[in-house]
Amino acid sequence: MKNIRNFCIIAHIDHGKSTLADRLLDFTGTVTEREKQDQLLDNMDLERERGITIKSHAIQMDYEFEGEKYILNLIDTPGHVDFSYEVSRSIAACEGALLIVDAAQSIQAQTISNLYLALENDLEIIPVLNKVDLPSANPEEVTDDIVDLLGCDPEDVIHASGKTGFGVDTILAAIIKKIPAPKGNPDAPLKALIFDSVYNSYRGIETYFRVIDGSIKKNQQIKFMATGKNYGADEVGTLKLTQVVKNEVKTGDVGYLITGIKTAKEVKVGDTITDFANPTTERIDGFEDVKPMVFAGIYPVDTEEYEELRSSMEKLQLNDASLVFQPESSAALGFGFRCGFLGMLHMEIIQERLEREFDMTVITTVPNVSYHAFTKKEPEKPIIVNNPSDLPDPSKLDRVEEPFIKASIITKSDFVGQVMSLCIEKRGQIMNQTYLTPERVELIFDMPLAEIVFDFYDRLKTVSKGYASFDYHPIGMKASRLVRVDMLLNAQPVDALSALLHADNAYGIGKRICEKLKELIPRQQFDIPIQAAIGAKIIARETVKALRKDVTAKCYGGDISRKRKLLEKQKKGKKRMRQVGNVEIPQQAFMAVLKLND
Ligand SMILES: Nc1nc2c(ncn2[C@@H]2O[C@H](COP(=O)(O)OP(=O)(O)OP(=O)(O)O)[C@@H](O)[C@H]2O)c(=O)[nH]1
Repeated sequence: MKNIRNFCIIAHIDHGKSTLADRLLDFTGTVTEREKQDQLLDNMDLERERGITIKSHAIQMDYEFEGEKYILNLIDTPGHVDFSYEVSRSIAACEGALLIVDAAQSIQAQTISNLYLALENDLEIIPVLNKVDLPSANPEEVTDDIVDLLGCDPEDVIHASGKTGFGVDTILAAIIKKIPAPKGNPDAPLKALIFDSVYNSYRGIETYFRVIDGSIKKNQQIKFMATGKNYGADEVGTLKLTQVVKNEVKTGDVGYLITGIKTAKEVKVGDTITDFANPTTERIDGFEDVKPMVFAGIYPVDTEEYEELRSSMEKLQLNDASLVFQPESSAALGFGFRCGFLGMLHMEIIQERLEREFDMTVITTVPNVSYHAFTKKEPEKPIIVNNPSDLPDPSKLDRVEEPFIKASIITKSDFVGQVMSLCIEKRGQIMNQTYLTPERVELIFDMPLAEIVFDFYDRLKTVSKGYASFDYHPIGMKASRLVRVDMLLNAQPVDALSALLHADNAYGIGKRICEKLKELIPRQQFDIPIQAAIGAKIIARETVKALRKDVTAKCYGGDISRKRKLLEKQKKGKKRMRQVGNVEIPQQAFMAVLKLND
């Protein structure tokens, strides 16, 4: 146990975590030349294409240092806020963390939020100034920022480059010297923390764990404490580049477990594994059920594909326990599902996976957060509103509450004014303002989550010219004035276009949605009135004028290939259209409310 080191890498997104992890694997000989592949740890296609780490993974390295052999377990963590719960669990499985800071970008919002998580878990922090090879690197200044943040000595900050490999040996030495060996009692009953799980279609769920006390053996009867279920440990082992089967994974070590479980829902990240016959009395604290934050409808473009969509979503859920869905129907779109996501990125990923892995073409409706509505009749009992159509009639409504978040935004002092006005426009309330350095400011706002869902990220980037980073965590429900804005096309309400909006914004946004829909809805043989309404009251109106000319008309004269191209283009465009009454609505229209500023 004294020669084990468990550590993670924490960083703001794109500061070079995965690249540096690859260098550590090279340097310790964990990966041979032949196995070398960029971004080795991001082994899902989608992860590699988007260049982000979606799920955390662990890998074990052997390293000899000053004549002694060490086992170094690296736990990689995802960088995006949508997956921050997974970061917190990976951190809880470690004794130390490399805190990576980009030498050009310096400290950003997630550097700080992840650092706090690490400090809460009493982790030893090793600061690494990364990307020192960049011409735009600013090593002295950024080192000062890190020193100010951590209260460490400038000499403690390791200069490194994941690209060139510079500094990697110094990092490994620091891991061994500074990070404490795991504690824990080998003779106590088994206590292990689940920090991740992965779905494998052949072997079922692979559970990744860190043993705190005792050990986990092949064929042992084990129990998951949060779910109360017990299983046989069919296979246990450690995680090298591939899995290494073992008879036992001991105190302090990190490993994987296969139990024949087939659905991701049964394995909860943060749960404690113990021995069935001789369980531990205390489970590892901090376990949370992850709750979806954003809800939207997903409908098949072709109504006949409903059953296929259901089975695709069920399969997706097997390997993504954070996806929740239930059937819903819409007068406009027919049968589909109301789905819950961890955030907007998660929603995009699910939509993309449905299309790539299951070959479905789907329409996603306007996302909203989950509100609590209270009726006059039962003013204490919340009705959970995940769908605009669930909002009770205004005459019956006593009050509505909406989820709030605490947002941390780090920006350059030049942009404080613009960032503040954006946050205030988004109904934010400033709670704190701290100068991290003379040029960099951290602003803390309490804000409604709903305002983040709509275009906040993009607006923040624009007003700060890219120099602002953002992180948040939920702080509970607060009273709100909510209305449902319905959209009518050709005098027909299209329920899938309804949006839940704050009363103060409803008129302005309703008008902008009408304008946006006018741009997006293709012209047809007749005029299409577009109206926004609150209850029976029309608050805005636009018209899509009737089409006069045939699109192919101007190509007569024999250029058949051009004509075919045009027709094909039209056909392609149709792929993501939905006929509602006699109006064709493209997918972008369902997202219009999110893109009002484009
Ligand atoms: N010049 C230079 N570029 C680097 C270095 N390390 C990483 N990069 C580049 O920075 C970008 C982000 O690197 P990643 O390793 O994917 O960053 P990450 O922090 O793992 O990102 P997420 O997994 O999305 O959180 C990539 O384009 C890398 O090629 C470095 O030391 N020097």
